[in-house]
Amino acid sequence: MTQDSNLESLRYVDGKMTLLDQLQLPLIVHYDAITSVQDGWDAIREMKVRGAPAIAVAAALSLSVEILSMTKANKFSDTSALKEHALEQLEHLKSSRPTAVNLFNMADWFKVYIEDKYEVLSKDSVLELAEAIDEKAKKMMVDDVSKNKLIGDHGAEAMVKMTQKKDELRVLTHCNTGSLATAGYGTALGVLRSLHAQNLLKRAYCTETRPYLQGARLTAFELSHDKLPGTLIADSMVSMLFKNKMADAVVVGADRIVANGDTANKIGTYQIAISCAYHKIPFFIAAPTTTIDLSLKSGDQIVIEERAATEMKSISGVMFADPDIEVWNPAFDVTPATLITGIITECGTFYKPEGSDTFDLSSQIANIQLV
Ligand SMILES: CSC[C@@H](O)[C@@H](O)C(=O)COP(=O)(O)O
Repeated sequence: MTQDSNLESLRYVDGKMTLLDQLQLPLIVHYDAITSVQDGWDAIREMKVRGAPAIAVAAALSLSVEILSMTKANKFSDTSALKEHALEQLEHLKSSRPTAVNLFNMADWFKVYIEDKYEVLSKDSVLELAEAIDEKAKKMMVDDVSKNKLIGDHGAEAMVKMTQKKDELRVLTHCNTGSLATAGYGTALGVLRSLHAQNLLKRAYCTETRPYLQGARLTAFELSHDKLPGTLIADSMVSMLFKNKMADAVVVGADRIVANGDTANKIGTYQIAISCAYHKIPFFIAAPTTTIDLSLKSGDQIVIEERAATEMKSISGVMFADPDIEVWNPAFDVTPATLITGIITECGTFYKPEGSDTFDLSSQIANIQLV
């Protein structure tokens, strides 16, 4: 990759898929070939690809790759065999990581799509069903980028309005929500890109995001790569940044937003939101509507992934903590709606109804199709 090229978390051309191995960034830029659903599942579980929207798109494309190659090798006797295999594999993909709902929404929605297509095709239209799956997976990739651009613009507008600042903004973000966490452009980082494009971004602060360092390894890399004015800080410096009046607003991404607006995002988000409330700094969530889970009423119901101790005690394979010490390593936390100023989506920015501590997303997005 050259400094001029776009950062791409995944590539998909003519049924061939490659994934940028984010474990090796920023030192090594290497794309792995993904030739099956199991390759996709492994890459998601190992976090070679991560970020809620990127996980969903990678899973959909890995299904398409597998279905196309099995179809070409005459592995399906008829459309029913193809359909059964695809439905099973979608269920399998859901077991790769538990918290980001985009993966589950994609899989459930894809199942309905496949059933519908199957109903209208004749039994021997195996290639047609495979191609329909391929088209839809590609569309998900393209749609993700378009949604992110809309999120960016809505977010920039909301921030300018909320901060009432006439000049450029200094904005903090957490984890990585950029091109690397999506099919392109990014969500919260997309808001920063949009501010920058309008000459409204004075500085983007990114946290290191311990323990997995998505901020230091990935966001800092994206900011430098795309020449946005960026400053890296340790997670423990956030409150000091606010106290020193060095930030005007915060925008972060999300892995699951439930009906009342409670939001699961990268571990450490909750403490940033608490500090924002104390320092009276607007705290925004930016995510596509595919990150919304209306089936859950409150954040207490969200399953929080816990990851291996080694991910906390070592960096690039080098141990820096006592090997015998016990570790608690939740990958996400839940920020209660009460601490959230607004939820920025491709459909606009949602705020809490007047006098309410929580959002009412079920009615606020009643007319929006969530995929
Ligand atoms: C646009 S990405 C939004 C979230 O997925 C992001 O903030 C995050 O928490 C990523 O977690 P990760 O564990 O790296 O997959």
